[in-house]
Amino acid sequence: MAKSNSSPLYERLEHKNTMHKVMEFIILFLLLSLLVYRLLSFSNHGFAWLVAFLCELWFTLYWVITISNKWSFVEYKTYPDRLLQRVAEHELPPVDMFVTTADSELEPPIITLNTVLSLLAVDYPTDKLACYVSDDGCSPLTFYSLVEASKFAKLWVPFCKKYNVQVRAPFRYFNNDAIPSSKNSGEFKQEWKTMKDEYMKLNRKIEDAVAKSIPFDLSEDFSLFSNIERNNHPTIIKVVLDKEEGHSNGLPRLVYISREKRPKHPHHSKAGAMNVLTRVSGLMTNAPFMLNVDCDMFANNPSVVLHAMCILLGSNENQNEIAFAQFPQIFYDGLKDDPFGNQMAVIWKYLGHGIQGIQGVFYAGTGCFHRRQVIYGLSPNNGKLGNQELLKTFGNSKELTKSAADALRGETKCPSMLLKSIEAAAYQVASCEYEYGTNWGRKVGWMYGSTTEDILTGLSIHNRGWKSIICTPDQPAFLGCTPTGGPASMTQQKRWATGLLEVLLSKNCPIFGTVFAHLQFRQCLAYLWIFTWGLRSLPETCYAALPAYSIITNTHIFPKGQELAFYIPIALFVTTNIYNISQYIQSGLSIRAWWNNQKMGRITAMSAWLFGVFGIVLKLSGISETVFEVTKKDQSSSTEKGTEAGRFTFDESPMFVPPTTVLLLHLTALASALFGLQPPAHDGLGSGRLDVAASVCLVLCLWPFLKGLFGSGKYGIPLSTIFKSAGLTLMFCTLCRS
Ligand SMILES: O=c1ccn([C@@H]2O[C@H](COP(=O)(O)OP(=O)(O)O[C@H]3O[C@H](CO)[C@@H](O)[C@H](O)[C@H]3O)[C@@H](O)[C@H]2O)c(=O)[nH]1
Ligand SMILES: [Mn+2]
Repeated sequence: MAKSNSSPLYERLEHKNTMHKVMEFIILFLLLSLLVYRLLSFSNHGFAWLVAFLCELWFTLYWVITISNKWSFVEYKTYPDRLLQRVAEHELPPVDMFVTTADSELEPPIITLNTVLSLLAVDYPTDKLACYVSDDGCSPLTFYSLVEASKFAKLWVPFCKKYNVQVRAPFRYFNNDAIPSSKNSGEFKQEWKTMKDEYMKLNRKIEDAVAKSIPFDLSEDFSLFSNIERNNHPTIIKVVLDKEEGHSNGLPRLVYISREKRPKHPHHSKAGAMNVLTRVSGLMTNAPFMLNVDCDMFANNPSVVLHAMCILLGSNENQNEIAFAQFPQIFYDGLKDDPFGNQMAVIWKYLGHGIQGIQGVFYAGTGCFHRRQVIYGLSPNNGKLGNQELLKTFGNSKELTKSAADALRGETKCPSMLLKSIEAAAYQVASCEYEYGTNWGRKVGWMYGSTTEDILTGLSIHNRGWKSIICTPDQPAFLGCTPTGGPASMTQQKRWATGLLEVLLSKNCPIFGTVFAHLQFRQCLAYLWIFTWGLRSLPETCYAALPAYSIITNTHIFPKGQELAFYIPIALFVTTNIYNISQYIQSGLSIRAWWNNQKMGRITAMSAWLFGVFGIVLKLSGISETVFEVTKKDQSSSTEKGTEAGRFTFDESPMFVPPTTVLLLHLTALASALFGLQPPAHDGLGSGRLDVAASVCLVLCLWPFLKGLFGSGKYGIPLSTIFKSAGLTLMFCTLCRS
């Protein structure tokens, strides 16, 4: 029976942030003043003035949305202790945990293995947990690693629990150089040493396997992988850890799944993999809650599941309204001061918690606990599905329809796990033809049609009127890798920009969600904010070219010294930067981190996001499809620690052409001003101090590129890119002057 305890499992804390709000309105006022100034002086100026006006109009609208997103800052605090007081351990609901990996080279098996170990070791009754690993790379190495990890887990999990180890991904635990101190018991020291030795052995085994081409004896299990092509192979499902007959072995279940792939069948990247995981787990364990993480996102806080359950089982709001609990994405070994501007700490803090005050945080693809019912298409106050409908929705497997019906009815009892009895069904639901004629990817499961399946899936949930909650325990729940280096970040940002635009320009556009479904208006604005990331590249790039244009043609784009309006851009510049810097400082970050983010914000918009837009244009015109390019994961950036670690790197990618061009343009413009090469001014005024100041600012923002012009190897911009940019610069200058 549930124990009695009425203190709430979580608390909702609202923050006023009055100072921020005041500054937000000052900025808005200044933006509007600038627009009014443009309108009033329209007749004296030409085309460039119009471009400036349109860009500023965009910035203003965007600012209005930003204000709305940040307005209602709400935080949630969770109390796992109270949960354990209230609910007996054996009454806690089962949770299925999903890990996705797709490429054993870009995602080294040792990383995936650590993530899996950290999940197997969380503080939660082990017989309520099952871990499913989806391997889209169909790699014997990944499978081998899991098998070896499961052997190590038999030592590791009891060790973690016995000594209440805080970080349960062994590579982190043993990496911290922390040797047991004299305060620790002799027994602990002994076991610690054994554990470290065992982990080192495991590590070596995996390294050896990676080094050799035929890594290990192809015994029966591994023979399945011989002669396999990544994109053309049958399903492989292997139960790596199962319950031993009758009694628990103290470990959660562990299952390896590589779904069927055939060249002619679209596999829908990660969304497809998630749907196979959902179905296979539906047959095997059918837990009412599902956690999903990327292969690099290990559980860094042993109570993650309890924290999530506080929210999902919580009582002070209508629990049935909360669809998912999302933990923020935080990265380990992040370089100091975020040189590549991709740690997103301030975005998570101010936007994550701001949107929390509306309908709830976005689903971010990893570190999220979902309700199976919601993933199965349930709405907050839904009717029941008929049998026919179930078949149409979930497909032709009787076993799956039955388990889905159970899940939708809220029955949580676990079906028997023995693979034998459900083997055929599991293979059936993992086949590549299974989804034809069903609602998978359209109404149930992870949604298809975008390389940012996470945001799209979250949107489809919010559309139905569900809410979501961002959960931020003091000890970060999950930690993962973020790309270091220019090309890798750019590829990731481009994929996001394209994926987000794919949703904006489809029938899933959030505006329809507000008009025809249950998406709240301000939540719709929040989605528009993120879906238009890619589009921001257009005004940003145009606006960045304007000061160069005005200097080269000796006109002005910003008000001149003798006008009162001269002070508007200055005030805008000063307040915006103070506002931004204050947010960085309040998030515990440095001014340098702010500056790096500022720089990278401009660079990303002109490169990756711009190419995200091109990608969409190519897709819409039917020339090419968008693809999910997996991000490379490094276990630690320590390989390149030292002075060079944060230095921007380049490759031949065309993405680097636009920022290089903008840089060359500004250098040309500044040189022409410096050496008096500007043509005579038509209006007798010529370009002004603000135009030059803006130009200098842009050169500073593009500093990594300026260094790249003179760098060599991967630190240098390739000559071909420089030539292309020089050509474009020349073209631009000629056009300006004609
Ligand atoms: O065909 C595929 C492609 C990718 N993945 C997995 O998807 C995850 C995310 O891929 P990654 O390359 O790490 O992308 P990121 O840009 O780092 O991921 C962010 O953005 C993605 C798209 O928005 C989300 O899916 C992720 O959860 C989110 O962390 C990884 O575990 C991959 O193994 C697959 O399983 N199958
Ligand atoms: Mn990732």
